[in-house]
Amino acid sequence: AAGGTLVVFYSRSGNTRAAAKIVQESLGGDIFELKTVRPYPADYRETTEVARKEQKENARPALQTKQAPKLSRYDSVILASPCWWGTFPMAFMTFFEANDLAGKKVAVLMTHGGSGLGRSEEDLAKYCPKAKLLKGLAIYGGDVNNAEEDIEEWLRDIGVK
Ligand SMILES: Cc1cc2nc3c(=O)[nH]c(=O)nc-3n(C[C@H](O)[C@H](O)[C@H](O)COP(=O)(O)O)c2cc1C
Repeated sequence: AAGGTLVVFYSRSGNTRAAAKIVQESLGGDIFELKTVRPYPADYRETTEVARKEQKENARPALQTKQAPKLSRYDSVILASPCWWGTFPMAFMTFFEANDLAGKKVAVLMTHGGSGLGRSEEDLAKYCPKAKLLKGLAIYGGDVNNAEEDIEEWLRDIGVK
């Protein structure tokens, strides 16, 4: 039977990984990391340029594994992502097209440098129109290691805990 929550995350520099781990440890479910086949440059500025181009071109960066294992067994999915140019990195769009989130409860946990959730929820609604969107949480990137209480409160608030 379906139940439980899957945490799907992407992280380039570790902030979102830390936040995703807090969620997973709190809920006790599984975690699935999106890894791009082609790594982004080590340099931050260069990465922002590559990412901007990918967004502009509506690219679908290839993922090492694009299907989340046993997705059908989960009834909710937390999407933990850095904010890249106002929304998810395009690797999430690759993920959304390869995984059917219809009927599942989904929520965004976005780490950011000032943009908050940006356009992520609108984009999620567009790419996964049949998912049931729950309220998202934005965490400033530098605050992830002090975010445990906020994350716990949010998980209870949206009813996955
Ligand atoms: C390519 C790129 C684009 C970014 N664009 C934004 C942005 O539009 N708004 C924002 O608030 N932060 C932006 N940031 C900052 C990241 O969202 C922030 O540092 C995040 O916590 C990084 O997560 P990570 O350590 O899991 O990779 C950007 C960072 C990168 C690398």
